[in-house]
Amino acid sequence: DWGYTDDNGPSTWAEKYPLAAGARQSPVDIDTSKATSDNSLVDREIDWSYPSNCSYRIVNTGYGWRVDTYGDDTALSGGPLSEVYKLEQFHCHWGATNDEGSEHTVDGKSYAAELHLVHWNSEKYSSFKEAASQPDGLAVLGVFMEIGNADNAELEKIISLIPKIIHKGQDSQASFDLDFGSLLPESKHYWTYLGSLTTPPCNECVIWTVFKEPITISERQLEVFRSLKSVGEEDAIEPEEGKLVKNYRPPLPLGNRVLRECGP
Ligand SMILES: NS(=O)(=O)c1ccc(NC(=O)NCCCCO)cc1
Ligand SMILES: [Zn+2]
Repeated sequence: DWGYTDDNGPSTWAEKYPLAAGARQSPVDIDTSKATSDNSLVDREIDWSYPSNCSYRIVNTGYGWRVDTYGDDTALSGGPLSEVYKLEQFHCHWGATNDEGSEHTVDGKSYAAELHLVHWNSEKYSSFKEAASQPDGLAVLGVFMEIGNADNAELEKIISLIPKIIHKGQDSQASFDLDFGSLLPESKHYWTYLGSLTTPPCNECVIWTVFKEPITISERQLEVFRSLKSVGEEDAIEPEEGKLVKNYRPPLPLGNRVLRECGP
């Protein structure tokens, strides 16, 4: 199956997942000199509302951790979006060392990790799966994460559950009050472009919004991410083997896509 090692990593995906070779792939390098500021975005501020207390399921997908949110009373609108999108799940990408790990890069700079909040167009489509086959089906918010001294308190609620899902396929149900607002940067300055899922099947169904300002996470917290395993409990292998030390796709060409910028 696909993954992030030399023999099943991003350079091999197009063999089994032809969409991965498309012209609208993600991530991309955000070349700030190419970004055009678009006034039509200015008066439609990105707006989100997430519940403060909700029940969540965190799962080890084998490619990382993912929190499924049962996004009933969630809503994302404005900015580049013409409809209201619901939060389906969020997850993260990281690298083996702190000088890599994000999927999008900014003028060639990588961050240590990148958080993705995945929403689907519940106004136009009747399910996430249907939306994932449409060009305007998904809206993903990308938040860069850089190493800071302090733990990220909101992320800590998720990180504290990771020891329960070390192996692929394990999941843990928890209801905790998550303040999504603090998983997002203070500044709403963002870039937006049309792209894809950054993992197979790489459907070209995502309106991407990547925030300029990173949030911070501690080295210890990032180490917990890297302790996840990409193999199931039954695959008895050496303790150091199968660790998910990196799960990011390097940038693909922007091609002739427009990269718009909005915010102070
Ligand atoms: N990293 S990312 O671009 O935010 C991303 C989000 C969802 C998914 N895939 C997903 O949620 N479900 C599987 C694909 C659905 C297509 O039928 C893959 C990558
Ligand atoms: Zn992602």
